[in-house]
Amino acid sequence: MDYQNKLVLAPMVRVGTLPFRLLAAQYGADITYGEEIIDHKLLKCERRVNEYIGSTDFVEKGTDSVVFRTCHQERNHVVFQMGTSDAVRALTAAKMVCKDVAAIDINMGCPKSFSVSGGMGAALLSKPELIHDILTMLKRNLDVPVTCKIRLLKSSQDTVELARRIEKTGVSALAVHGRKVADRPRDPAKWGEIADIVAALSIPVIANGDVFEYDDFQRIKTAAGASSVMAARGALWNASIFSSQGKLHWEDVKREYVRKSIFWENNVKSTKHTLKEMIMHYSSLELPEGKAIIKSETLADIAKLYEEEKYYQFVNENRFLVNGSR
Ligand SMILES: Cc1cc2nc3c(=O)[nH]c(=O)nc-3n(C[C@H](O)[C@H](O)[C@H](O)COP(=O)(O)O)c2cc1C
Repeated sequence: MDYQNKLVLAPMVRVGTLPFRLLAAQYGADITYGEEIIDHKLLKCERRVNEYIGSTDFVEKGTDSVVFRTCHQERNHVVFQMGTSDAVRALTAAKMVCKDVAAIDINMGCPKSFSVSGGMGAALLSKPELIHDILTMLKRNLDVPVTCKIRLLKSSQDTVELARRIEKTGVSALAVHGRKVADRPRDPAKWGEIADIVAALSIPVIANGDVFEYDDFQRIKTAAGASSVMAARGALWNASIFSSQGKLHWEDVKREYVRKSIFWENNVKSTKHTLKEMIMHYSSLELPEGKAIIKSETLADIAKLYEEEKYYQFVNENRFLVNGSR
């Protein structure tokens, strides 16, 4: 995979499932990260080809619970992001999905207590030996590109030192979220500190933080000197941020997301969460639409709310015709 001059959809828990990734790609994202999935969780899954909807699913054994769903359309640009604290476990999990995705990324930036208490996410930032073990294990044993995503350390010098160690493992690229572990999302991202890392490395750096408009992609790219740029919240609120033609109205983007969620039978919790985030940004969950989203229990409820019942019916009837039975 080429990491030069790419617009990248950032990993987002509960948001970055198949319909959202395809939505971002439709508007112009070149590389789309999936939500972080913990290695333990993937190891409980089996791979199932879902001919009914045309996807490849990783489903928790003995259940119908889809942990990761992908499809051939995104095969060349989807990145599987994993949470791990162990090299052997990471490799075993990565081997399960690596033939179905374009690259494997390790999350080394998540500051949430769930991640950190399990030794994952930002907890790895203070364990360079473990980082080295995980990345070299994956790099030596997988045929797909391996990358990781970090946050800034306390001093720019520390981050540069860590980034150099990461580069030595042979990773294909390094994504840098320009905030420190203690920073809040409202604190401005430190593009200048990403520039220090870019200056010290020869592998591509993907700069991340505070891209809210299409023009911000170029601004951060120039300020940091980065190869590529990654957007999270800006894309969550309006995935057409990736379009060089300018943003579409968020209501239109939301409707397209609802249709994709229906088509790909997205986990209803993921669809609800994503819609709630969009509504909270532009409107309010206290208004009728927000209240109805909170109450909805199925994709059929959501289809009804957005007057997409005909589409819902059409998709399901046509699947029945093509496949004969469910
Ligand atoms: C809803 C949400 C979920 C996130 N989930 C993940 C995740 O699964 N893995 C990860 O590395 N970062 C995750 N992040 C962090 C983003 O990928 C990104 O680094 C951060 O939001 C900064 O980018 P931004 O300023 O464009 O939002 C998440 C952020 C948001 C807003």
